[in-house]
Amino acid sequence: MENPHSPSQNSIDGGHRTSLTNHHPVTPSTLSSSSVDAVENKKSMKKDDCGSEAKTKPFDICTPKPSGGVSVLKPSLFAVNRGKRNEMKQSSKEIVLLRPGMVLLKGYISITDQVKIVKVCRELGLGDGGFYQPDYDDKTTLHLKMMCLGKNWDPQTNKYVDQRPSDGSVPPKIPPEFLTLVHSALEDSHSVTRLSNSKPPFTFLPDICIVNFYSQKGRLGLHQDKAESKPSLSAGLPVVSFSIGNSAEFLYGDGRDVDKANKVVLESGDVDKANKVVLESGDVLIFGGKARNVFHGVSAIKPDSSPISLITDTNLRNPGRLNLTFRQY
Ligand SMILES: O=C(O)CCC(=O)C(=O)O
Ligand SMILES: [Fe+2]
Repeated sequence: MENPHSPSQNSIDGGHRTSLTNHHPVTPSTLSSSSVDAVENKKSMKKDDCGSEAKTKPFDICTPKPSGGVSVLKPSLFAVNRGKRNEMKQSSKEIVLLRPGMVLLKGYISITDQVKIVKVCRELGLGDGGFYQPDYDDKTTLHLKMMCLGKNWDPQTNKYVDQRPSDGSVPPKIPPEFLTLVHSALEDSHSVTRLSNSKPPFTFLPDICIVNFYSQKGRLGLHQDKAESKPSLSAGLPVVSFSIGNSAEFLYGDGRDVDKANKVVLESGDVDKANKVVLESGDVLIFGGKARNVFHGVSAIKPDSSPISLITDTNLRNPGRLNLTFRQY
């Protein structure tokens, strides 16, 4: 990711899109719960509103309770009903080809796995190398919290380094359960497009996962992911992205011009409307091969759009969106 310009809302969609329904198998729960329970025992974290805390404090993606665990507040009946509707809408499964090399797997990650991913990310995010507020070298701030797994991406230099320069922390390892899910998503996307410049099955060994957390004002300007190695980029090895929590508006296109970018509105029911596709909590977006250098970004987060079980089981912040992108250096 390089320092992108902030996108505006007025985007258009000129992209080629094909919808294939009922194409991928229901994903079984692939994540073990072994590493997630420890999160309940974490000691107290300072309160944070996702914008005003000191840059060095760990950031808690779930609403913490004063004693340290996750306080699961009882949601109002209205919130429960809204969350149930979100959950029902988002359970639909389909594969959407956005452009050659760019695939959206709708509702791919089961709620059970979404809950596990949030708990694991929370636990890792509170430890060494956890969530922090990154800045670019021109002192502009990224409008999100970030944690790197595997290798550390340095926004100041747009390079991967072994330690985070601001505090010397070493990035946590990528949990193997996450990689299992990445590989099954890749398998399931092979039916619709080529995700690398070599024929499938190609070798994809992700050693980087950038985890972003967006609050209501979170956004990410149009950019290309090109800090990976030359061989990885020229082989077109994919970026695999998991979305969890609130829906977001995702832009993609051939340049930084927001007006020419396509818009993927992460909201249900829009599959057949021009320029919009469904993309929400549990969706997996993959871009590789011909689409590896696509410009992309996030222009808006939609509060109150998370599935109810995710909120009740994790107390993930609302507004709040977790995004994990897996890459191979
Ligand atoms: O949050 C997203 O959906 C995109 C994240 C992204 O593009 C990145 O981390 O490079
Ligand atoms: Fe990116």
